[in-house]
Amino acid sequence: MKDANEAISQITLLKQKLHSAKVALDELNEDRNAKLQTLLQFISNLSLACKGQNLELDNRLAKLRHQLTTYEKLDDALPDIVEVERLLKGQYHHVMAQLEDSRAGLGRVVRQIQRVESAPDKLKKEVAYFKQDLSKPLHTVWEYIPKVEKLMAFYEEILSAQFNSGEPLAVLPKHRQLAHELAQIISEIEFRKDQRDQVLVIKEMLAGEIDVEGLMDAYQTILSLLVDNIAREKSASQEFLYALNDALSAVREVVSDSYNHTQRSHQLKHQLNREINSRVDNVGEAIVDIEDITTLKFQITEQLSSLRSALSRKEALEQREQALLRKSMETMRKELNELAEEASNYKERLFEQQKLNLLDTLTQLPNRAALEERMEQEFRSFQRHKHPLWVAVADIDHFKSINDNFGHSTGDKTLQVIAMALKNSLRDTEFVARYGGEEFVLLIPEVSDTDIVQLLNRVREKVKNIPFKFKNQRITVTVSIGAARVMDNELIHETFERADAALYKAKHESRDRVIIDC
Ligand SMILES: Nc1nc2c(ncn2[C@@H]2O[C@H](COP(=O)(O)OP(=O)(O)OP(=O)(O)O)[C@@H](O)[C@H]2O)c(=O)[nH]1
Repeated sequence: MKDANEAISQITLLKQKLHSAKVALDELNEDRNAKLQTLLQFISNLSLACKGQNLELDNRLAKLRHQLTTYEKLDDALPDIVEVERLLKGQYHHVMAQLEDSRAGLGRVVRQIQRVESAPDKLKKEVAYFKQDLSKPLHTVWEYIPKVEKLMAFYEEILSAQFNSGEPLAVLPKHRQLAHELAQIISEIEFRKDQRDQVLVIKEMLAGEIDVEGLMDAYQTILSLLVDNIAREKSASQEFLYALNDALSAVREVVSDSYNHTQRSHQLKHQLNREINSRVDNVGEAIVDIEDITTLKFQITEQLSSLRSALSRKEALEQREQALLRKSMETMRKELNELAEEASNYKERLFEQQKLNLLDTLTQLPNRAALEERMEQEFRSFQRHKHPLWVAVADIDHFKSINDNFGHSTGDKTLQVIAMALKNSLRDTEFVARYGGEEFVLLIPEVSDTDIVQLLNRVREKVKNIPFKFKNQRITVTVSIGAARVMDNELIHETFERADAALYKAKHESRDRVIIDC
């Protein structure tokens, strides 16, 4: 009877162990479900962020989202996650290739502008300069937009030159060629649904009897539509990158968490648990049914050894699973880390580009876009505090002759040196931007009417005293400056107009002088 008691207490112990194993398994399942939920949320976010970027990617993510709701094991989702990752990488290269195509497209438009014989000489030079600038690769859509805007400005200039000439605008074979090329370009571009009617009208016009004004309008309309599309693409791509980066951080967290908690194969373990349960039941039955102690002893020994074997198989299975899981998790974690790094590099480049977009590449001074921003900011502060605020426009005198006599690159260097001199002659609270060509705009707050003349003359003298030496020739370069103070009930752009008019006066009063509009 002692043996039977021992067997019973062993069985009770086993039952307890089994119970705690079941509880632990339930906890694991709960934990796994929570992880799966986070992963699912990540897939949903990723799916939303990627929507419309790539159809295959859309479908893959939708499939992954659907499948994950029924997955028992995270491992089964791995091939799909890896596939999504492959598509994401492909998408990145696709965007890059698209940017390169856009650059080629811009190049084509530049060549077309160069064929417009009636374009003013100054513009032709600027276009040539622009073409040179375009030879550098574009990295993001941010770079693309200002270039398209610049092209539009060229067209506008051609248009106004033609109107101002007052000559009848005869349709030349070149115009027909331009119309043909525009029609070809339109057929290669995918326009949005709401733009198609407008494009259709242009297409019909281009196919019929064209006139020069209509042709110019058509170019301008198509360019506006493209700029609009690019602006939308810009914000979409930015949103995509942010979302992708967030999503990647989320999945990385899930993966490292899951890595620490062992995930077990549910089905196989269920089977083993059943076997263990039935062995325990068998022992229980044996105790009830068998009266002969020797048979009981034999039965119990046999059942216990089966139990031991089932338990050790279960342990081996768990170890195997753990090793496999660790390996796949490690691979996944590595790949995800790489992808996260790629996305954050991309984001960094985007920020860099944003910064670059506010700087003039030649002089490293803030450019026109940055000036607009700063003007608004200074104007708001002027409206709040009513302190004096000055807008000054400075223009290098006879700059064309520097280009003509010493070459364009000497002209460029001159611009760089003068830009530095202007910057260094101002205080931190004052601001100077390259407005375009050889023209600079200064914003000067908190300086009185009497002091401004002195300040701007000091700036003018500073430029004049730069010891330029071109081809061994000592050259003095001067600037003319026009300035105006923002008045009550005036918009800052109106002040700018007055400063520009003052500059015009300075130019006509033999240059190298400061004129204040008051
Ligand atoms: N080298 C160089 N030249 C430029 C750049 N941008 C504009 N220019 C040139 O600057 C010159 C400006 O000439 P104009 O507008 O006739 O004026 P200007 O010769 O300075 O004469 P005034 O302003 O009347 O004193 C043109 O020849 C442009 O081609 C640039 O980035 N680099």
